[in-house]
Amino acid sequence: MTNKEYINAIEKLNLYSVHYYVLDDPITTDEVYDKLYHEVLEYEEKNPNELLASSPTQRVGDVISTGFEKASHLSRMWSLEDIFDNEGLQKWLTKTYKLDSNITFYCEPKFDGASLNLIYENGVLIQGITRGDGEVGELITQNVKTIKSIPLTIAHKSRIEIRGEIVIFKDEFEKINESRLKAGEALFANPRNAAAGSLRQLDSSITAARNLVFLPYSVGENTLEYKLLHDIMDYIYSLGFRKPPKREVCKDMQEIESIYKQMVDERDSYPMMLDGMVVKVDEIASQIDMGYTVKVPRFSVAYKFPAVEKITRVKKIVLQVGRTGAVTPVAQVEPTDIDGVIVERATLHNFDEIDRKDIRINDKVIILRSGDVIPKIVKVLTHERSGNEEVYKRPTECPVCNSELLDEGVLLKCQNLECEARVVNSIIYFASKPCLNIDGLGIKIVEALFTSGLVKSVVDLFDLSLEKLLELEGFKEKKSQNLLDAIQNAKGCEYWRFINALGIEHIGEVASKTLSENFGFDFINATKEQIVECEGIGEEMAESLLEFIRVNIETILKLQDLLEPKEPIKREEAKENPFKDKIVVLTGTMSKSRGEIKEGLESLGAKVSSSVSKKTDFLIYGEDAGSKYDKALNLGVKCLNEEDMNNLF
Ligand SMILES: NC(=O)c1ccc[n+]([C@@H]2O[C@H](COP(=O)([O-])OP(=O)(O)OC[C@H]3O[C@@H](n4cnc5c(N)ncnc54)[C@H](O)[C@@H]3O)[C@@H](O)[C@H]2O)c1
Ligand SMILES: [Zn+2]
Repeated sequence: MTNKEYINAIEKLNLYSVHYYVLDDPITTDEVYDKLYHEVLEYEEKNPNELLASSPTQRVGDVISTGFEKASHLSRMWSLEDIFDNEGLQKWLTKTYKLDSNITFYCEPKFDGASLNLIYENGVLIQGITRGDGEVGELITQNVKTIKSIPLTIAHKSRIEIRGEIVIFKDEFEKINESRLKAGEALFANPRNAAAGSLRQLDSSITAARNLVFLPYSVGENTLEYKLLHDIMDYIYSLGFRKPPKREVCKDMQEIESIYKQMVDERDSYPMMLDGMVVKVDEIASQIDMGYTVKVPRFSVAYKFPAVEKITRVKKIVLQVGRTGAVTPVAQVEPTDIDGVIVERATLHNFDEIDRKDIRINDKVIILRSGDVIPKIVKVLTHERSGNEEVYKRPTECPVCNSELLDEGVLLKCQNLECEARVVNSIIYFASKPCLNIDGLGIKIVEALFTSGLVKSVVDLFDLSLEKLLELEGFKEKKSQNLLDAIQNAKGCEYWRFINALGIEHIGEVASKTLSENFGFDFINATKEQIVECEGIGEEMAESLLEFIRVNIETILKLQDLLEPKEPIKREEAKENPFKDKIVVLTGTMSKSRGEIKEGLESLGAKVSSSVSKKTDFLIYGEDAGSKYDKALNLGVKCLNEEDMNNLF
């Protein structure tokens, strides 16, 4: 490294840190950061005269953001030296044993979250402060008080600082991102950023909603007289704080390595993310003797785990069609080893997510693989684009059957009833209770019919014969005959059931009834204008219906011939008259029953409503009309008695 490279490296690290600590939206992986950091450290060791004050090796990492009031810690907070392998551990142990050879080690997980200092006085939580620059941090007491694992009072009366990490559990993180995805909000890159971001909210109610968890790992100022760190920690847990999933006192390197290996193996089963194991000298007196560098304690080290985030490149975006016809994009990335597994694919959630993250072919991206979770792209490194990136065009055709896709922004769906990717589901839905109610067409049977090749589409159901069925494994005579009878019984069904059975996106039982009543067999010819005029049917439903008809028209006609559904009596369009499309309210006693008058008005195309509002066109009143009449007068609604009404017919 030259001096110029050294200066550049420092600038880069400081830029990474702002994105990481202040914006909670890192633009590189920890691995890349750590590698560069160690190059800088090495350069400084060799060239101590050239050391710059702005170097990240000279201060605790956080940069303080401006939104919060600041507060001082009672005693300083620190960072940790990190090591990555046995060689690093040996070096650290040699260095540490030189300071004091008569020591043991306390090992516990290194939680990947945000550090927090809690100050209790007279047993009451008085301040919560982020680590900040180690001396001064952000005062976030209000937010901290919303975190359930932080006791507001403790049975320890003298002043004490309790330090720990704020994390979000992995399942909670998934939940938050799922709901952000639904709401069209940007996703958090990882649980660490989600935890840090949630902790530093100006609105405490957001923090409260995020289910953060506090895991203590040490004390700052205190009056405790324990001689060993692990006894201090036991005391802290006894005050009502949460224990880590694993901790152990070790006497030598072998024991440290063994517990490290266990933690690496078990890390996926822990509810929180860990990025390493912290090894600390257990004897408090030795800790005090060893002291600190400008940045880290000499009595402690972070033994990092293999990274779960790597940088790779998007080669291609391929499509998967699910059982319901939903099309989801998957990124093919340059094969990358993440903790021993070669990752070649990463989920992209949905097409909106591609747009929102602006993921392009050839983009450098950060992928995360943790546990059994499918690897995902957490971040596009847009600042590293070279100009060779290609914007991804959303597909318009199903990759399986080539038919036109329904595109609703977030959702892309193949609506082709006969598409191989969704046909099993189409048939099961077709046969279900609110549809054609065909007994015996459950998932197992439909899959058997499909894999045998007997049934490739819904239409083929009507071609089945006893002979053909008996050739299939497990199809006995009685069962087969019952199935054939059930299919025959579906013939002559009500027309709305027929529409519903098609499984059109957004068109359920109610909409099927509406379409059936309004258009009858003609629903396949209805225009968008006509469709949206029907009560309860909006744009999105109309679009979906039209796209479905376009793709499936032949199948619909074939099925209609086969099933011979009953043609419904269409609701007649009312002739022009003063009540057509008007909102009418009835009140008081009239010569005919309320129901009869309502029916008469409805046949003229009026909507009869039960309460008077500004939108009401007519109030029709009989004897003893009460408050509705007064309200109508007040609002200037036209009031008619029964005779006036009859005169208008
Ligand atoms: N990706 C990026 O762009 C980027 C940028 C800056 C820093 N970073 C990452 O941050 C790290 C440096 O940050 P740092 O200086 O805050 O150090 P650190 O986070 O690696 O270690 C110190 C911190 O570990 C936490 N910790 C968790 N469990 C602990 C335990 N059991 N005992 C003691 N402490 C525990 C504490 O909050 C403590 O402040 C780097 O290793 C790097 O990976 C990444
Ligand atoms: Zn398809």
